[in-house]
Amino acid sequence: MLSGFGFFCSNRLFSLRSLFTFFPKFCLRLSWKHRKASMGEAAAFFVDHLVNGQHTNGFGEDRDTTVQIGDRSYVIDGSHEGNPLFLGVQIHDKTTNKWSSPTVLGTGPKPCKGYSAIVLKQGRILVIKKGSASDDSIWFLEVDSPFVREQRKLLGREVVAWSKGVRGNAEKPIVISGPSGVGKGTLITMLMKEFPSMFGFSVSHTTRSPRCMEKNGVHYHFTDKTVMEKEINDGKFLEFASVHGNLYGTSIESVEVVTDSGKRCILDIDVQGARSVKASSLDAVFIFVCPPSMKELEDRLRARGTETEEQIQKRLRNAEAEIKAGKSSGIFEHILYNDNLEECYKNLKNLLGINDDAPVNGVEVEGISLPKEHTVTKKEDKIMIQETGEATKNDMIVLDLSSINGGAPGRTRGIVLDSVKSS
Ligand SMILES: Nc1nc2c(ncn2[C@@H]2O[C@H](COP(=O)(O)OP(=O)(O)O)[C@@H](O)[C@H]2O)c(=O)[nH]1
Ligand SMILES: Nc1ncnc2c1ncn2[C@@H]1O[C@H](COP(=O)(O)OP(=O)(O)O)[C@@H](O)[C@H]1O
Repeated sequence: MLSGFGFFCSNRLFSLRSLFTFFPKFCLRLSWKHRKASMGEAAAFFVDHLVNGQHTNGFGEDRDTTVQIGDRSYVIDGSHEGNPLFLGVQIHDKTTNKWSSPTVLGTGPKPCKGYSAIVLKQGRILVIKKGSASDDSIWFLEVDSPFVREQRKLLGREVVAWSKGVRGNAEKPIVISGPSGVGKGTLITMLMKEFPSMFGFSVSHTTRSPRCMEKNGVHYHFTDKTVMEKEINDGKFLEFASVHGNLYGTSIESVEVVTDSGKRCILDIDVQGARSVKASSLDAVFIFVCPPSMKELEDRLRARGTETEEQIQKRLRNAEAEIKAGKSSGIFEHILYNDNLEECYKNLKNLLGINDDAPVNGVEVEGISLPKEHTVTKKEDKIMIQETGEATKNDMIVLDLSSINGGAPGRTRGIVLDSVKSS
């Protein structure tokens, strides 16, 4: 981990972490940015002192990769868990003079040659990348958001979370629960078939064996218990539960993948999972699907022919409790009865606000293209990105963050972009 936060200079590895440990004051005022030009790929540092969330200095500078909030410095650089494809995060606590490596949730930005890091309200740090693709230029590192606080409590250790910045708004994810064999999968398939650009399925992980028609990565990520338990412990899952004797879970990444494609995310999860999501900061629509009768549920399960008799019996036993919880727990704001399939599907579309005359489109995920060379300044909720360089027109891009919503897990929405042409 150390090497991820160091850089090579004159064939020697300098570790920023050890510099901080031995010379904390010196390091907070240390600027390495001018060295970068001669140093190849490793990112350079411009370390500056930010007090109580206020950015007091350093804007317009080349590569701000450390921000200070209260007594803590967040160093955003290097690689994540030895993976050079993702930016790493380290925390330095001034009061104890100790470093820690937090658990980093969500898929973070890929490293690039320069970043600006800006402290925002609500426990977020805005990270603006230089010279990156439009779908990878604006990121939020949540260090004390509600999601981070909740995950910190759950995992019992230091946590930070990445959330990509996206223009435009997205509709809430949809959680669909109901007993095995009620028709959840059938209804979801119908919805995705009719509106392929609008809905995307969150592919869960499971330790159960694949059925003959099921494809890994499409219906589920089939995995084994030890691997999944480790990933749960690493904070990779938004929720998980033991259902019918197997482990099932929704990874943060599976929700991000759907959101990134501009689609509304559908989660087919059990009541325990729905309860976890309800208690989390993910704002979703909760739907419970009921069978017309237990006899009909049993017939459907048998007709599907995917389970052994023993498994069918287990699913039927669990169904009673699930239906009771689904109807009475207060988790689900919508209860659908799947008697006649077409009718149930129509009701599902109605409650999702899809009616025959309304146009149905996917949510366009708009990237944010930034000039390759720029400086960054902040004024209240506005971030000014000024193009620099002699051969350019020096236009300015203004990011208005006053209406941002969402965040980790998933994406931060609602960035309003303005372009100011230089006269
Ligand atoms: N909590 C949770 N439950 C899940 C997840 N994925 C699937 N499930 C639930 O696990 C149960 C069993 O799913 P499955 O083995 O596919 O059987 P089926 O419901 O009979 O098709 C169902 O209630 C699913 O909704 C998940 O990621 N999290
Ligand atoms: N309204 C319905 N009437 C009759 N059969 C149905 C209906 N809805 C679904 N089915 C059938 O019931 C079986 C179970 O449905 P499925 O979608 O796999 O349930 P789940 O995903 O809830 O376990 C499937 O064979 C499906 O074709």
